Amino acid sequence: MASPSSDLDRERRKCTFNVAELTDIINGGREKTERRQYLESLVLNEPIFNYDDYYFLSREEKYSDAVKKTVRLVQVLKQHNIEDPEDYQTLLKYVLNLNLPIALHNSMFRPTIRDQGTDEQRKKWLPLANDYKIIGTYAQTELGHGTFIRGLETTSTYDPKREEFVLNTPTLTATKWWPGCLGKTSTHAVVMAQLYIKNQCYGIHSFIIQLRSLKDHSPMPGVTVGDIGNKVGLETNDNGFLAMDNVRIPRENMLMRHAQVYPDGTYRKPANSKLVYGTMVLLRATVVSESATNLSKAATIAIRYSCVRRQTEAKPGELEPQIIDYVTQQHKLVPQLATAYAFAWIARYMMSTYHALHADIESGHLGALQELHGISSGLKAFTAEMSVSGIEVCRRACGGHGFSAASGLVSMYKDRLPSCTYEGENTVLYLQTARFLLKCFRQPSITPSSMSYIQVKPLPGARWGVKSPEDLMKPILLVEAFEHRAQRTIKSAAQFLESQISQGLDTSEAMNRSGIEFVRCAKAHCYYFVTRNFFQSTALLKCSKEIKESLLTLGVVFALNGIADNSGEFLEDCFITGTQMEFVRERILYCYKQLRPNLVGLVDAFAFADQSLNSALGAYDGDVYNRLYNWAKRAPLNKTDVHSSYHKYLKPILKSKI
Ligand SMILES: CCCCCCCC/C=C\CCCCCCCCCCC/C=C/C(=O)SCCNC(=O)CCNC(=O)[C@H](O)C(C)(C)COP(=O)(O)OP(=O)(O)OC[C@H]1O[C@@H](n2cnc3c(N)ncnc32)[C@H](O)[C@@H]1OP(=O)(O)O
Ligand SMILES: Cc1cc2nc3c(=O)[nH]c(=O)nc-3n(C[C@H](O)[C@H](O)[C@H](O)COP(=O)(O)OP(=O)(O)OC[C@H]3O[C@@H](n4cnc5c(N)ncnc54)[C@H](O)[C@@H]3O)c2cc1C
Repeated sequence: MASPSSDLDRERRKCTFNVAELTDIINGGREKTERRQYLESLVLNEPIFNYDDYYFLSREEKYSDAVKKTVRLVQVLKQHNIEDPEDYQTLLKYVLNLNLPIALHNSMFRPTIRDQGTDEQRKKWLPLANDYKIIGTYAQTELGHGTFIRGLETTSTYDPKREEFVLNTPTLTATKWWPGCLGKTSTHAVVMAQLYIKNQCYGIHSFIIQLRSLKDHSPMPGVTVGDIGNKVGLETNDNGFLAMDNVRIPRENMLMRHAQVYPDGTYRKPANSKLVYGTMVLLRATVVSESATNLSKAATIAIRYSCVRRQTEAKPGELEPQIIDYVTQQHKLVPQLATAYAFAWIARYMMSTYHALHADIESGHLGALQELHGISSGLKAFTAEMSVSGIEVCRRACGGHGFSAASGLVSMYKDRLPSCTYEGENTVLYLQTARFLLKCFRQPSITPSSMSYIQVKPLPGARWGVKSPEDLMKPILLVEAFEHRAQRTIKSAAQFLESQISQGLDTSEAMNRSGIEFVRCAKAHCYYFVTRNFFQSTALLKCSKEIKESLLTLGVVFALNGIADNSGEFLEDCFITGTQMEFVRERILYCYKQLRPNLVGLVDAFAFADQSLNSALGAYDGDVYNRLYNWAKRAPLNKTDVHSSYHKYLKPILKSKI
């Protein structure tokens, strides 16, 4: 058997480009790489951030370990004056492989105060939150309702005499359920509740509630709070429940940047009722980036392992091939790698679009709200769905060892799975994007330039201009195929809806019956959007010819697999012919061959530290078997040669006479 590390060394020697140059591109420039390395150095050398035996811990131990790491992280952040959210996100992405018990504090609590608080409220709460003197969460979802926000039952009733709000959980189903970091960690929460003034309901607004005493962390009077129990994954996180019984807060605790309640109970409504949903939109944009990072990690583990793992001698006595040389294995992993790169590029687009449109909204251009919602909803759903399924493909591609916790892929899959549900269940979000697409289809005036393609009506009888397999290396033709599919499915969804209405159905029933068509067109739009962005962004890169070639080939793999996996949609209107589909399959194989020497280079370029992958299969040196063996020896069950259950249970039957 060849040595695993020599296998990876050989792979690295074959790579045609400079890996460090590609790392800089992925990070967004040399300076960003240096910043990332600096941040990593602050944390990686600390024993407290060691994850070696993490997979052996129980749920409670995992939570407790995460709290310990959180506190040290906060100290490190303070010690080095690290305040930039981007730095924090870098640390989470590349080093701290966990959903920390301050995840919600930083990702939702602080941004909600920043975006929905008045200047005075920001001045009061943000220094406390920034300094971790209080830890907050975002409590919106209830036992009875998550998707339908307008249906939330928690009430906040204004009492003008005392200038206070009174928070109540009027029914069992009104109990807040799921908020991250709520169960055991948070001292405060932004609670979303129905605002009542003089018996009139004004809809959902946000309120800051103190949950726990700052002296001894015990629940405040009227507050019942706890952990919701074990879940599929996210064991480090104390997703919680919260019930409130006449909890009184000062009037100033309603976040009043957009809507106001004056001391006498006069209400001033927000310029747009959806401004209160703003933090969810930010998190949806963040999920795109998280999806990219995690799929990159999974691809790194599975590709390195597949270069080390050898199986099945082709001819007696010959060295067994590396499993990566089986085209079936390439067909599992190369599309995941291509998707990881496509998502890394769209994540950058999503964040910059978020910041640009958010600035527009802040300056009063509320038209940007629906554009941002339309773009971020679909991309969140699309990237979460493909990332989660891609991680599982990577896990299975590692065979038996992929089932071991030591692979790192098991916990990654379990922890990423809920990204298809939280921040808006994926189907629900696709439906939102579809509504926006259909609006644009009907109203050119509201169509943003990034979506102007919707205005071009697909020509009946249009045909794909691909004449040979070589044509499939032309981005323009690939993008054209996805554009055509998106235009056609949007038009078809609009026609379907109209046909339902013309049959006499009311709007909501017609919308419901059109749901499957809506989701279809939203997915088609997202595939188009991501493919177009990948080729546009890659074309603009200033880099070596070899890197550009590899990236373009990855883009071709992403696009061609998208066509092959959804072939029915392209064949349905004869846009693509059977012969062209054969070209597609042929070219996919050709691209795998082109990329084969660079596969390890392409994953090395993500530059994940071993600690962040926490995988016996995916470490940089490829020393898989020693790692698996040493890890197993440390398993709690192996602490003694004879387990206590032998004395308790086994011994009597083993010793009994037959
Ligand atoms: C040094 C340290 C510094 C730290 C600084 C902080 C920076 C931190 C940065 C990064 C940290 C990264 C860490 C990542 C860690 C990740 C951890 C992940 C934890 C996950 C936490 C999860 C939280 C949650 O899940 S919160 C709860 C989320 N809930 C939902 O998403 C509910 C989904 N439902 C909805 O959004 C809506 O109700 C709806 C979309 C289903 C709409 O329903 P509907 O009934 O139709 O609503 P309606 O009110 O009638 O809407 C009418 C029209 O309004 C449109 N619309 C809806 N929503 C929006 C919107 N948001 N914006 C604009 N427009 C909207 C809707 O489309 C309708 O339009 P139309 O014209 O009528 O079609
Ligand atoms: C790990 C995790 C962390 C979370 N963190 C938080 C948090 O920090 N704060 C917080 O407030 N919440 C949090 N949540 C809650 C989360 O946001 C909701 O679970 C999510 O929005 C989905 O809502 P739901 O549970 O009500 O699902 P449901 O809406 O009940 O979905 C069930 C099914 O119904 C379908 N469905 C529902 N409505 C429609 C519709 N209108 N049209 C078509 N189909 C529909 C869905 O597609 C789905 O298939 C978290 C959830 C999880 C799993």
